[in-house]
Amino acid sequence: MINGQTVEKPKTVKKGMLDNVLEQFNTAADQIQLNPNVRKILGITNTEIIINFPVRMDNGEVEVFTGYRVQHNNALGPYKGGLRYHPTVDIDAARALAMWMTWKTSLAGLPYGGAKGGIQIDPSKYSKNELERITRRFTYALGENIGPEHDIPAPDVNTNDQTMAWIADTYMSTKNTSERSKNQHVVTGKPVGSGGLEGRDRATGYGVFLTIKFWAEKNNESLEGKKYIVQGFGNVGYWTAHFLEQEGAILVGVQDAFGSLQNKEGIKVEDLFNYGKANNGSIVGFPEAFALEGKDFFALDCDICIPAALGNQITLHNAKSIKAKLIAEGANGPTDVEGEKILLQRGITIIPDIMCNSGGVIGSYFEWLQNRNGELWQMDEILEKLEKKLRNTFKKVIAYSEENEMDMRTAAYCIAIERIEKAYILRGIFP
Ligand SMILES: NC(=O)C1=CN([C@@H]2O[C@H](COP(=O)(O)OP(=O)(O)OC[C@H]3O[C@@H](n4cnc5c(N)ncnc54)[C@H](O)[C@@H]3O)[C@@H](O)[C@H]2O)C=CC1
Ligand SMILES: O=C(O)CCC(=O)C(=O)O
Repeated sequence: MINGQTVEKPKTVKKGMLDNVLEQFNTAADQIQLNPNVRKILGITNTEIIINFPVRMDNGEVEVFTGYRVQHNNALGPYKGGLRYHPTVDIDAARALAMWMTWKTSLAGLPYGGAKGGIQIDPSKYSKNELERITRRFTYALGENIGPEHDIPAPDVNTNDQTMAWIADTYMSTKNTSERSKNQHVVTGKPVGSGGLEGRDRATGYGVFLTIKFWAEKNNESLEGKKYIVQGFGNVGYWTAHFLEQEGAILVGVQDAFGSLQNKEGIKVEDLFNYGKANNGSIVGFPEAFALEGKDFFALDCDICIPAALGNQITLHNAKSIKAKLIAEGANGPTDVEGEKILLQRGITIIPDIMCNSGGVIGSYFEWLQNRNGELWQMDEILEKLEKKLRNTFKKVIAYSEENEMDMRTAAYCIAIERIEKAYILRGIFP
């Protein structure tokens, strides 16, 4: 709403994640009667960078790739958010994902704003050497649009610690020799041993697991014997399942980009992980589970459903068939607005993405601090700090939702947006 009117995206663009994030924002902004000037600012992105850049392939041919970096808001600190390599990356996806980062960092109480980006590419079609050249060329083209005190990328879908190491190395090589080491925190999610943080690899999944555990504690339930399904068996899906299994929960269904599996008796997480590693990252053909039609995945019988892949997976079309009583959003934007309405009407609880998967960016914050202060932190203290931070956020969101009789997503948005509004008002810009 701008001066009483709902903020809308340009009419020509197809409906997708951006519609969802704007609708979620408008709902919360109405609830808190957000200052109209702040509403205007937050309803649109600050900066949008689109770069077409050429790279020579292994066969000598040149291909031109399109890369994006969208910086939504930096009222609370430098822009922060991942880089995704996927065919679905476009300007709208980057806008939506950048907005989610702003709410996520604010809710977590971090000194960051929100950004997101990536390259429109199917990385499975390229060799490791090609991906390295693509990443380095993209970094070089981004130039000073990223920086350790300005905009700090991190891993997302199909990027990892190796990708971050290439970015850090390329960015640092553009600096004078004496300045190079001061720029290591231009990215987080780097390999341990090259500025990375112990535990950043598992931080997102650990956070997803913790929010599920907090929910169980609140309801006086145990995770022992609880059945769960996971969509996406990459960084977030695998680590979430790893920690849930340690707590006695049973994985009964899993889906990745290649196929779906089920086993009512349980799928052993580490066995599946090792199988995937030896099978080009695909779960298909895992001998101790049964293949399943992709369309039947979300209807599997279970207590907890963890979408940990892409956006817009739980929609009008499958929300009615979901059996789980808890959805823990490991992915960004996995539930669209229509799907969410159905789930809430059916009494299903949703732990919203901006809280559920915030362990990743909290881990990134620790890495950034470690690099900035020239420190090396230990795994146990990192996981302890992460748990403390997330528990605090969880309590705040529950209390807000109960006091104001609203779902957890709207409560989380209200808290996040109020913090940004306060920052603008304290600066004295708006009455
Ligand atoms: N890596 C991180 O630290 C964080 C990631 N996230 C979000 O979590 C989600 C997953 O990210 P990562 O695990 O890092 O990515 P990843 O690249 O490590 O794994 C992605 C997984 O999703 C699967 N997948 C892709 N397309 C699919 C489809 N159409 N249907 C079913 N499965 C599909 C892939 O096969 C893979 O198993 C994304 O939404 C990302 O934005 C959120 C917070 C932090
Ligand atoms: O670790 C980060 O900085 C951001 C990770 C990310 O992209 C996300 O939380 O969606």
